[in-house]
Amino acid sequence: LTLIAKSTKSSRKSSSTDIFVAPLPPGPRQLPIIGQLHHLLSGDPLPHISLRNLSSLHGSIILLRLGRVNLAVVSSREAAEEILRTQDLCFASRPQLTRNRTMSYGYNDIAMAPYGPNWRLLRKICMTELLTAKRVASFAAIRKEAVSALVESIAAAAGRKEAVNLKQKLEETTNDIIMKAAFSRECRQGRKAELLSMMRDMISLTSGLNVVEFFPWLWFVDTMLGVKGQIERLFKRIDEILEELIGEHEDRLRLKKMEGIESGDEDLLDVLLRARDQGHVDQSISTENVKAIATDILFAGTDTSSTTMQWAMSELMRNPKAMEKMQKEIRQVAAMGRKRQIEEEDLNQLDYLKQVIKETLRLHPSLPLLLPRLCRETCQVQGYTVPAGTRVLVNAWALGRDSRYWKEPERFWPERFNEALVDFKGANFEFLPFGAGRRICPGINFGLASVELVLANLLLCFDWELPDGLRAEDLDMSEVSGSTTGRKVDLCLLATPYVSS
Ligand code: HEM
Repeated sequence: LTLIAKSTKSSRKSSSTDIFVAPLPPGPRQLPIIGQLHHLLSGDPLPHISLRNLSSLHGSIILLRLGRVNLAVVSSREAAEEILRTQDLCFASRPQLTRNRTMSYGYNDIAMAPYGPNWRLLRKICMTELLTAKRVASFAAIRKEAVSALVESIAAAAGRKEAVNLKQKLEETTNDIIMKAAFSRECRQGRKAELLSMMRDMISLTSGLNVVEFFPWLWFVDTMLGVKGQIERLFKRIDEILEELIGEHEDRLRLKKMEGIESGDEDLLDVLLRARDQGHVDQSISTENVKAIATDILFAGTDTSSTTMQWAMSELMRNPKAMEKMQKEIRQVAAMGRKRQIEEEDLNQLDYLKQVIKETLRLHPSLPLLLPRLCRETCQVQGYTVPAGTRVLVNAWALGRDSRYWKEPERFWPERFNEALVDFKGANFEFLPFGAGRRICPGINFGLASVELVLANLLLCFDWELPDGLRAEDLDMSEVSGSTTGRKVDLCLLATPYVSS
């Protein structure tokens, strides 16, 4: 398996004229036509585990031939750094997955878009206007209201001595926050519920392993199975709702302009419409782009955060000492400020909370394989040739549990982050819950603001117990893979309201 390759972007200091023979990355035995697909299908049902198992046999960069597609999987700090930093430009694109075409408005969004001027403009708007720290802070009241509603509904369940399904509650809370931040008051209850349930159906149709991606000649399968029709029907209705929301936002803005009223606090859709109407130097964004980005935000911003909260609560239930330490820290801060709820301004005093969240993201990154990258031109990584067109997955889950980088990697031990300067901002390649490089998650601030505030208040306001005499060590921690990697079994807990002395 060797290939004569001309390296253009190699970090190995080869000049663009060097011709050398570099092998392709190793991989398991392949079969005719299907290549190595059987290794994936017969392995662990969770792709990040099955790929980690293959990597431990064949190396920290492996290449799988799946039908017509080359898939490289990376699971060492050094290889991840080459892909996401040294040669980031070469890997800054995304493969165009068939089932994602419709909902991303023909890849006119941010998350699924190929690298190019359109993506660069949308990403710039995202980083400089849409998801800035200032914008995220402007949604503080929305988060506060959502947390109060959550605490109230848990208190009601506690009064009835009922176990609380935290999966359900936390999903409702994060959905509520994202919907209000995106569409503010225009998002009525019925419409919100419809939009969310359609999004959920769309996610289950578009996520997971789809063989049509690997065998393009099987294009008719999606039509035969009715998947194509279902995606189109859902898309049509989601698009109608987004059109209605845009129409209502435009009417409101027109009215304000006529009355000479300052636009005031903008929601995310307002920001996108303003970016569309202002235009940019010899480039503009279309209404399609606006709808595609709104969809990205709904898809990317809900399950990621709520899954993280559920894993944090699960780990704390299994580690009573960490739970006690965290509650003590939170309750002290609340007592000092004579507060019944932790507010955003208190969060910077909660060091242990931040360590707990980091440790949760290390063990349970909600996107364990990040989002797939596409190699734009043949290049060399760690001495191997990665051909142009190869899809690349970085196994963030495997990196986070690798004993080469972490002491006692399977242990939940938030204190490991006490001294260490390891952070998730994309500079430590053994810890990549948000990815790194040009395509690093632009929603880190948005996501963390909700995760921190919600967790702090769940632990301030309640003491938690497992129902039915379940012991901490018996809590099922199995994962299930969907839009994110969440808990297989819903987390149901008994809450007792905490009364401060
Ligand atoms: C705990 C919460 C979150 C986690 C763990 C998370 C994780 C990730 C990861 C791993 C990626 C792929 C990065 C890569 O390819 O290197 C990503 C991309 C993305 N995320 Fe997040 N995310 C979270 C919250 C959010 C939120 C709240 C938003 C929006 C409000 C958001 C918007 C996006 C977008 C638009 C992309 C695509 C970026 C691009 O392709 O340029 N995320 N996220």
